[in-house]
Amino acid sequence: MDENDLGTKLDRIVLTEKEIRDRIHELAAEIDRDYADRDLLLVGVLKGAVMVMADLSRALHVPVTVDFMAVSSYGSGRRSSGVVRILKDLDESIEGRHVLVVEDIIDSGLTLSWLVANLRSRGPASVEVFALMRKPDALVADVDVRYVGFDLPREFVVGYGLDYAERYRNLPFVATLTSEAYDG
Ligand SMILES: O=P(O)(O)OC[C@H]1O[C@H](OP(=O)(O)OP(=O)(O)O)[C@H](O)[C@@H]1O
Ligand code: HPA
Ligand SMILES: [Mg+2]
Repeated sequence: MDENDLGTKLDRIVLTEKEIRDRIHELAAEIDRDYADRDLLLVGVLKGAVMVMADLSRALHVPVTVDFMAVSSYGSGRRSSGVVRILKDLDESIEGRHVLVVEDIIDSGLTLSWLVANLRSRGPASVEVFALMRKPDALVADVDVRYVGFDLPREFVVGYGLDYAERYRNLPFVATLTSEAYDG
């Protein structure tokens, strides 16, 4: 799919490929400064954070290691169930490590507040959060986010890792959907 021809299922572009790329590079420069003398572990939250993890990790100059967790609170729908399940845990211990959780989006905040508490209980040196997108109006759980790419209005978006019923993750940009996309 193409930024100039959205077809019948994509409604409106919310973030272009260039906006995403430029913002990730800005935040990567901040992270480079903040973690200059630290051993940084990036923890990506599958599946949504795959794109941002690939691009952020390559924009960083500090040495990093990378691990992934899979948790699910949305299932295939458009609402968070609030119940978080670990589908895949980290491969390594994070004891004594500086952890940066890499998320695509914070919507209700339920996934992340649960995840940060879970990681803090494992004895890391620090836990901070990077989120490419955040919906401030949707937050029901309090989360302290160190690096935020974009604050978005409260509407469902897809692309750049984000899905609706597992589709649209591979769009290089972020967009809203038309009612036709929700109908089938
Ligand atoms: O702030 P919240 O309301 O909790 O929503 C944010 C979470 O929801 C999405 O994941 P999802 O559970 O859909 O899994 P996915 O990444 O595999 O799509 C997204 O990637 C975040 O992890
Ligand atoms: O707006 C969204 N789109 C896709 N997945 C999501 N998970 C939380 N919010 C969203
Ligand atoms: Mg999802």
